[in-house]
Amino acid sequence: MTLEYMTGFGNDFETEALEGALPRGRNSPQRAPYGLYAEQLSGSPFTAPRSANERSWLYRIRPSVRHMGEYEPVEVKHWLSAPTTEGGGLPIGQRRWDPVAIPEEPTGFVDGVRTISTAGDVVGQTGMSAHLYLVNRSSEDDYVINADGELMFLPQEGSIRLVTEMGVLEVEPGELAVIPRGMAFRFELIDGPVRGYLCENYGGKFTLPERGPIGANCMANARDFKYPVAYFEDVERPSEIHIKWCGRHYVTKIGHSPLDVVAWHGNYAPYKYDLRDYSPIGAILFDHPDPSIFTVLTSPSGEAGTANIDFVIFSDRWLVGEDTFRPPWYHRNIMSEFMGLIYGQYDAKEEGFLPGGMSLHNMMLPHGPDTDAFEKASRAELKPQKLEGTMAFMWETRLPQHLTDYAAGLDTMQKNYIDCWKGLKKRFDGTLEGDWS
Ligand SMILES: O=C(O)Cc1cc(O)ccc1O
Ligand SMILES: [Fe+2]
Repeated sequence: MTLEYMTGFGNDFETEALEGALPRGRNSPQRAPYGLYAEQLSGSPFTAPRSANERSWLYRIRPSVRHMGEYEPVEVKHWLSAPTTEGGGLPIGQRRWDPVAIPEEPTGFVDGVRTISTAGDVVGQTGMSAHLYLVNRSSEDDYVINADGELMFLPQEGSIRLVTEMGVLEVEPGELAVIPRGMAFRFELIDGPVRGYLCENYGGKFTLPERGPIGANCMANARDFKYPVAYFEDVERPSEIHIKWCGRHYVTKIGHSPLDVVAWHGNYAPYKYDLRDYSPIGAILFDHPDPSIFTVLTSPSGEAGTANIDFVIFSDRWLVGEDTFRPPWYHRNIMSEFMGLIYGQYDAKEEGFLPGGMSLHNMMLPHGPDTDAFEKASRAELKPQKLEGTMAFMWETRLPQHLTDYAAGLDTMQKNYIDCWKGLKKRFDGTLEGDWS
C-alpha cells in the first residue's frame, strides 16, 4: 500500500477516511456524522497569537477520555527526563560513542528508548533530551502518548512506521518524522530491527527558521513536508496506552485501539520530511559559515536568535571556498552540541565518528577537526569538491546537556576521544609562514 500525504508546513489541512465524516461549516455539530465524537486537540494555548496558534479537530469513534482508566505508574529503566545521580553532568569533557548494538532480547519501543542526555527541565517545559531507540519488536496492542514534548525520529538503521491518531508515517534513514505532544501512536518495524536517534523537545514546537536575506526559497522548503491523511482502525481488543507525563511513566488499559480518528482538520498534526530535499546554502567564495546556515527546524526559546533547539544537518554539498580552511573551525560554543551520523562520513572527523555513533560537545567545551582532518584540509588543493553520500546532524541547545548513567557507562564510549586532537602540533616558530614541515 502506498501512503498518501498532504504537502506544506503547518497548513490548515482537512482529511476524511470515510466520505462525509468531516462536518461541514462547523466544528461541533449537535450530532457528528457517522455518530463520531468531535474532540479538539490543542497544541498551543487557546489565546496564542495566530502565527503560533495550533489545534486540530478530531472526529473519532470514541472520545479520548473513554480510553483512559486509572494511570498506573510504571518503571522504565532507560527513558529518562532528568540527569541521574552519577551521570548527571559528569564526566564533563568531549564525548564520543561508537554505535550501540540493537538488543537481542525482545525489545519494544518504550523499553528501546535509551536516554543519552537531558537538558533543561521537563516540568518547566524548556530544553530537550537526546535518546537512541533500539527496537526489534513492533508494537501491537500497545500505544504511546508523550505529554512531555514532541518527538523527532531520525531513523539510522531500518525503516519504521508510526501509526498515529492522525494518520500513518513511514520513514527510512535520511528522513525525519515529528509526532506532536500528546498524540497517541504505535511504533512498527518495516524491515527488521531498527536503530535511530530521537529528540524529545520540551520547549517551543519545531518550526521553520527565518531565512533573512536568503529570501523566500532554499533551505527546508515548506512544500517538501508531508502530513498523513486520516486513517482509522475499528479494533476492539484489550490494549494499553503508555503515557509519559512530567518525566514519569504510566500505563492505562483500554478495550480498543485509540487510533480511531475517522476524519480531522487543523494545523496540529504529525509530519515527515526527507532530509535529502534540503537545499543547502553555503560559502561560494571564502570562509566557513556558522552551522546555523544548515538549520532545518528550530525550536524557539522565546528569546530571539537563541534556540531551545536548532536541528541542523550536514548533507551532500559542494565545497568551493578559496584560500579557506574548509572544515569547521576550532571553536567553543555557549550552546551544547549533540551530533549523530545517519550515513557516510563527516568532514571534520573522517575516522572515529561512525554511522550510528554520536558525540557531545557541551557548553564551552573546545572542539573541532581531528588531527588528520586538519592536516589534510590545511594542505589540500582547493579545487571544487563535492561531499557525497553523507548525512550528519546536530541538535544544538542553549542549555547544557547532562549525560545519563547509561550513556556515561556505555562500553562504546571512546576512552581516548580527546587523543584525536593530540597530534595538533605547534607550528609557531616566529616566521610568518609558520613551520609546516
Ligand atoms: O562541531 C561540529 O562539528 C559542528 C559544527 C559544524 C560547523 O560547520 C561549524 C560549527 C560547528 O559546531
Ligand atoms: Fe561544534
